[in-house]
Amino acid sequence: MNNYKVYLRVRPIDYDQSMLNIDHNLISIKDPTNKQAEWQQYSYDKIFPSISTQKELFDEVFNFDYLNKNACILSYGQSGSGKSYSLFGNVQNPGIVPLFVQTMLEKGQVVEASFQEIYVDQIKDLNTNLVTEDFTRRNIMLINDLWDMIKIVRNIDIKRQVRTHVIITLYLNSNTKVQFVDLAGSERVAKNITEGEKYQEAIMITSSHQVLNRCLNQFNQKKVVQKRESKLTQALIIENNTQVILIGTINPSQSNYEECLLTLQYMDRTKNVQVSIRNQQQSLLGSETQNNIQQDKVIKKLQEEIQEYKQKIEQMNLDRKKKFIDLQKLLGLDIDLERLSAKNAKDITIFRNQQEALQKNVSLQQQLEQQQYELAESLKKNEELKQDFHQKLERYQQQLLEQREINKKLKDQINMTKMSGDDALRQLNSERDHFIRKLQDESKNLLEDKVTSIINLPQAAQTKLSENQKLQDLRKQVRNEAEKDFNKQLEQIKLEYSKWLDTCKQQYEYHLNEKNKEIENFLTSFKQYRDKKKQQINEIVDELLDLNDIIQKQSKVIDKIETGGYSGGLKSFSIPKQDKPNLPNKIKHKNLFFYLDTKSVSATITKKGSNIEKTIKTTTKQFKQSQSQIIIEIDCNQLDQINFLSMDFSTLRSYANKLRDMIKELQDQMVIIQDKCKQQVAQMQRERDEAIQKFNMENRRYNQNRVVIESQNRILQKIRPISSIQRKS
Ligand SMILES: Nc1ncnc2c1ncn2[C@@H]1O[C@H](COP(=O)(O)OP(=O)(O)OP(=O)(O)O)[C@@H](O)[C@H]1O
Repeated sequence: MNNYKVYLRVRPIDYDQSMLNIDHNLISIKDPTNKQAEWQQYSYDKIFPSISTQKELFDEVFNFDYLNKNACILSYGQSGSGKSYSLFGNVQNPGIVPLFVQTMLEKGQVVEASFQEIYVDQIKDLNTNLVTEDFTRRNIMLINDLWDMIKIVRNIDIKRQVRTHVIITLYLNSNTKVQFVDLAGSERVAKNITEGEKYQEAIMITSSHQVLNRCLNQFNQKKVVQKRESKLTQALIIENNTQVILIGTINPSQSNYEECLLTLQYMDRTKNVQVSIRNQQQSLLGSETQNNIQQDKVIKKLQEEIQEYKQKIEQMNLDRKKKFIDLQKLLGLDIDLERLSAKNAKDITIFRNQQEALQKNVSLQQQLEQQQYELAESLKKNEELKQDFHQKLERYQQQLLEQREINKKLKDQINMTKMSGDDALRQLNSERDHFIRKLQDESKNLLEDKVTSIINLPQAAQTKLSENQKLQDLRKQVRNEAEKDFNKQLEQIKLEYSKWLDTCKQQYEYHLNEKNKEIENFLTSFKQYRDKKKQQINEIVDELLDLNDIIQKQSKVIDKIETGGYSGGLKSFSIPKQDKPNLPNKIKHKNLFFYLDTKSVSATITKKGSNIEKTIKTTTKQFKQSQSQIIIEIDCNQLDQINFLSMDFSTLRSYANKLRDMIKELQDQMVIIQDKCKQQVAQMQRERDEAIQKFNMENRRYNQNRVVIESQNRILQKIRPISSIQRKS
């Protein structure tokens, strides 16, 4: 089996992932912002799609002889892509570390664990929280011991807001080690940098990632692994007999395209043959966009700083040399201290070792101080607790005393109440005895009464029965009378109602007949009037024709006179009798003369035709005005005396209208009277219904009473034999 494996895990996201295409161990990625972009393909030992489970990953990773082989499992990817989730997970979905520990514990393997953090090339033991490379180990007896460790690891990032590499090493009693490395997020620095310290953090992370990449590449090619360049690689067990597994994680949201691509390329490079860091950096930088210009600047700045430090060191070396020379001169020694120091290189090594031991000592001292400090703190806390306890104790004692006092008072009160209670009880007892005696007397009397009443019960029942019978008879009588009364009243109401209806009908019919008569009268007189007017018009037409004849004749006479047609000439002409026109006479032209006499139009006749027209117009106008002003008051009783024939047409029309209105009014009145009659009938019906209801109610009550009486009778009949027995005894 290959000692180096590269796996890719894709984190699930809720939205479109069209920039990715996974086909078994092959993944294709395309720039989502560029439609013309081509798919780039990468292949790995296994790809875990977003639906993959923790167990699937675990089974694949621990598919080697882990009891006889060391292992180093690294998770690499940008922050939030699922590195920690894959390694640790959570209690519901444990990652490969808890799953592995669980398996080991179930197999009875003794498991110890150390865990460290690497931050800016400094290693810290997370067990002791000290910066040291000597790691302490914890015994993992239960899976919860591991979760405690994971909790500490999680808290680092959350509390300090820094990106760190975390290494958990498990030591199995089969003498093998399994190392899990949660690498710091691989995202490019330019996105996040805001302050000086972060520059350094980002640079250190990037450079440690690059060194790791190179080491993995060397390991894959079975070359000597150059681990010294970074604290991270120094801490890793990447040796011949190690199973190394790199789990790359990506968060495939489209905004992370570049980060995903860089992760895929990073993983790919660890497997590629012949890769130099320079090329890696160049390819990295070459593929980065505008954001990386800032990163370049940072690198340049740091390079300048390194140059500066180098110069300083050189200067310091020169100073040291100078000081040596000065010292030599001062001591008057003719010894080459440089050479001497070279000779004493061995001593120097010993000195260095001593120095390192001293440093360790110092760190131990620090540890001791820390522990002493913690001890002092806990002593202080202890003291505080003691004080607190004493204070509480005093308070409790005080409270106890107070409580005792209260108890005593309560006791006294209880005694007092008891005494008064005893008195009250005695009083109550005597009252109760008195009451019982009274009750006994009363009940005795009652009993006696009852006995006598029971003895008299049949008799009483008999009287009750006869009373009931009487009552029943009375009720029947009342009921019959009420029914009779009611029927009589109903009949009377019906009679009155029909009488009233007949009168109403008669009145209505009389009015209707009267009106019909009036209308008929009116119609006959109107007919007569119309015939008379027609006749008058015919007469006038005849008269007019006659007049026309006269005018014709006259004009002929005038013509003849003018033309001298008559004998005697123009001056003394004589008109023959047959030519002479007859003058209009009062008998033949009575209408003409009637108008001439009454309207005295004779004066106006002589005037010109236009004047006559004018006069007719104004007269017509006046007539119309007078017609509209006619207000007629009609007395119905005297309708017969009105002479319709002598009326002019407009007055007659007004009369007709008025009569029509009056008839309508009368009809309306009749409708109102009819409505009133209906209402009265309805009211009477209502009253009748109420009376029936009342009667029914009475009837029901009577029946109920009857039932009660009957049941009482039955009881009495049952009682009678008992009472007779008693009497006998
Ligand atoms: N495969 C997965 N299935 C379900 N949830 C996941 C998966 N991968 C990651 N997550 C969820 O995504 C979130 C971020 O994951 P995680 O903390 O593991 O990222 P990370 O790469 O370790 O980030 P950082 O470097 O900041 O620690 C978590 O809430 C985690 O539960």
